[in-house]
Amino acid sequence: MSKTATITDSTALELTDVTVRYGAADVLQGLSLRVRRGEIYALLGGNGAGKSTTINALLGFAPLAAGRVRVCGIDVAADVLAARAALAYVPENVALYEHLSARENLAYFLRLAGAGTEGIDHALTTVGLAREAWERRLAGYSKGMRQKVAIALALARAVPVLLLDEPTTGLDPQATSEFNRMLQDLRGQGVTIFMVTHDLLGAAEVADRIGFLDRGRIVQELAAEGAARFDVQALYARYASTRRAA
Ligand SMILES: Nc1ncnc2c1ncn2[C@@H]1O[C@H](COP(=O)(O)OP(=O)(O)OP(=O)(O)O)[C@@H](O)[C@H]1O
Repeated sequence: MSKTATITDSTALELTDVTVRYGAADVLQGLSLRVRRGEIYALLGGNGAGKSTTINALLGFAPLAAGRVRVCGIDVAADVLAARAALAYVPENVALYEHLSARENLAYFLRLAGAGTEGIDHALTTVGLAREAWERRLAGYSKGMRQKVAIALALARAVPVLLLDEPTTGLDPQATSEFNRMLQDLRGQGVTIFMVTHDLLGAAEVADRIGFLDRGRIVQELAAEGAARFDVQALYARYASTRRAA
């Protein structure tokens, strides 16, 4: 990636020469990456490659030893709250109120954010949560249903960028393909999606671009369109194994 990449209207996320250091270890080492608005970008990498740290850098939780992070043109170091307002982070295990229903959770969190609640039904419909579940307590929800609620909350807040951490881990194949179709629908509505994942085949199916992270930097990017599945598989195996051998 170019070190001189500049923010344009078409850029949703941009990390430029980012270094994050924990103790003596550079967990991100001059990481540069750019995600366009309305793009699905999947970040793949072995355990410990720095994927979650990249998300933390976007959210302004990782201390930068060098470099710059921008979210929708906002410098995260300069205005972290404005940057976070443009992001919805959906962790692997979504934490919502178990004793509240989907609609009640959304209403609660929207009020907390000072946002209106009129978009709740539309958001729940958009994410494809079955209508009969809307009034049920989350305690009985599957992982896939919880993710839908978390994403519906982002939509109801009209957040332009979703950050997804391992979204399809633990989903069965049907739930995975339903989830991937939903992401593509959201992209069609102009939402930008940045996901970190180990699900390389899922990434190849749903993403516009795939970045391979190895020891804290992007070592290769691939346009998913036209990429053969075995390319993705081979590259993932290669970068995951270089890390382990180091
Ligand atoms: N707050 C922290 N303090 C110290 N070390 C950290 C901290 N956060 C992450 N690390 C270290 O940074 C490295 C990268 O961690 P990170 O969680 O970003 O990797 P990852 O690619 O998300 O891995 P995984 O696929 O296992 O979730 C690891 O060696 C981890 O131990």
